[in-house]
Amino acid sequence: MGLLTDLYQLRMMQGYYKTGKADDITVFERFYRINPYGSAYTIVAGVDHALDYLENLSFTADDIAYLKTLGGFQEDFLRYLQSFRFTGDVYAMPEGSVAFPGEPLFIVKARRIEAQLVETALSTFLNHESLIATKASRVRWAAKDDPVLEFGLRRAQGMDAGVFGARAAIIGGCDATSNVLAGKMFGAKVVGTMAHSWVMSFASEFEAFERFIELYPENAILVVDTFDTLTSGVPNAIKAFQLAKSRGIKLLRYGIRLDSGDLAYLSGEARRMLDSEGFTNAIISASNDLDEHLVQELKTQGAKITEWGVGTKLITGDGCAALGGVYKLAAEYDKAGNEIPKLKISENPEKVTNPGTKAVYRIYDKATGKIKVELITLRQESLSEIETLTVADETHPWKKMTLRAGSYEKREMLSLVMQGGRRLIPVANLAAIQAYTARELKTLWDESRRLVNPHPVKVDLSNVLCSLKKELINGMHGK
Ligand SMILES: Nc1ncnc2c1ncn2[C@@H]1O[C@H](COP(=O)(O)OP(=O)(O)OP(=O)(O)O)[C@@H](O)[C@H]1O
Ligand SMILES: O=P(O)(O)OC[C@H]1O[C@H](OP(=O)(O)OP(=O)(O)O)[C@H](O)[C@@H]1O
Ligand SMILES: O=C(O)c1cccnc1
Repeated sequence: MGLLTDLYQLRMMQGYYKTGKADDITVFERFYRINPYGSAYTIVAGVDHALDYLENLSFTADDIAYLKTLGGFQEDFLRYLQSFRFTGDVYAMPEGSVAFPGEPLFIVKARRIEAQLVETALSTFLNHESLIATKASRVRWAAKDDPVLEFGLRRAQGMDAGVFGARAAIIGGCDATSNVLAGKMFGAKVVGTMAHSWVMSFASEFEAFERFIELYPENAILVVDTFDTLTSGVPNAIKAFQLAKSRGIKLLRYGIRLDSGDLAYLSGEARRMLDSEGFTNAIISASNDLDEHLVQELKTQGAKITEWGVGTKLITGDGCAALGGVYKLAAEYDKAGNEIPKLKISENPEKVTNPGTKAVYRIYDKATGKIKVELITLRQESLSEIETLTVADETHPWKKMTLRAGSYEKREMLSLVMQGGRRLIPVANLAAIQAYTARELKTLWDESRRLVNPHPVKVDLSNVLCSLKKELINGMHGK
């Protein structure tokens, strides 16, 4: 995976190697500036993938031979790459956490040469997977308690997007995926109905249904829109269910899938037809370019859909082409081991970074368990719970929130997950991450979960961090 990077990282690495900067200890942090889809939060996903990458990072002889063909790389640097390993530390939020703009989510403390290389791949994994997990969490919100199935592999922007996207979709709240490779790799639950080609492969729609039920009585969802949903598909499905019943076949999970037309109207009619023949527990699943807005809209229209298949718009993160998470130098250490905070100044005030190695405290309202505010501090600050906590807005300092001691609970969000290049946490279990995400989402007020114009969650900087930032900005202007 050594070459999974942008060329400029390797050019800078060689520069650090040549100028004696390679071994300086640096701290880089990843954060997002804007939540995707107009959401009030982002689900952190891709942490496991990122740690796996860091732990196994190296250059093969073949990789190095290729770099040589590019020109510009010198023999001693290429030799150094032969034994390159990532040996740094990582602090990260648990995968599946809800996170907010500006918060460090994943901090790399490593030799400069190592920390520089990994920027690109870390961004690739964390940006993509967080984007899809966040989308899935929105579909989950819209679908309420109904099962949501991820159907997107065929429409994903490439294999990795399909496979890791399916994993992220499960984290965000999908119940299962049609993606078999994701099932094998991550233990995701896999499900499948049938395509129109199955129906078209038999002399009649009824025969196609009959054969399918014979083969899969434990899970027979029949696609009913190949010819005409209400005059052919649903009546044939009912006939096939009746035949199975008369033959003593026990149908466990059974029902229909609607894949075109007016899904509210068709599901209502189909429900009526199925119920009148006693198939009251038949599943009515629907697919066809669904997303969180359509699911919500169909529910508002009273659609009788009990299961949602969501493909294209979920796996491609429709509505937000990419999550713009970034990786910025926050600090470095001098030879004596003193931390020197670093800040990147910008024409755009929103792009001025926060200096120093930081901690993120989540402050919960004790009575409800909901998030009150997020507080970014310098890591060496300690937040005592005894005191009354006053949190002020960085840009509008008169906007203050005072939290009485005992009325809130705090949680430090970042923990050491990799030390000296070795992960300290086991490979995460997907079902456990999904359950954690569901709990995380419950810590948001409903006002912050709604799909349109959600209420933003406050993220503030501690006074100490704010002062340091101002001091560094003033110092830079002085220069
Ligand atoms: N009741 C509804 N309200 C809002 N949108 C709906 C409703 N029913 C279906 N849709 C959505 O409208 C879009 C168009 O669906 P429709 O089946 O009419 O066209 P189509 O996708 O071109 O059909 P086909 O798949 O047969 O080519 C789809 O995204 C579908 O999910
Ligand atoms: O609509 P999406 O959210 O992307 O969900 C996945 C779609 O993939 C399939 O369609 P496709 O036309 O590819 O194949 P089919 O013959 O099985 O319908 C399926 O029927 C869904 O419509
Ligand atoms: O199993 C299904 O119904 C399915 C799988 C992939 C894409 N569309 C539908």
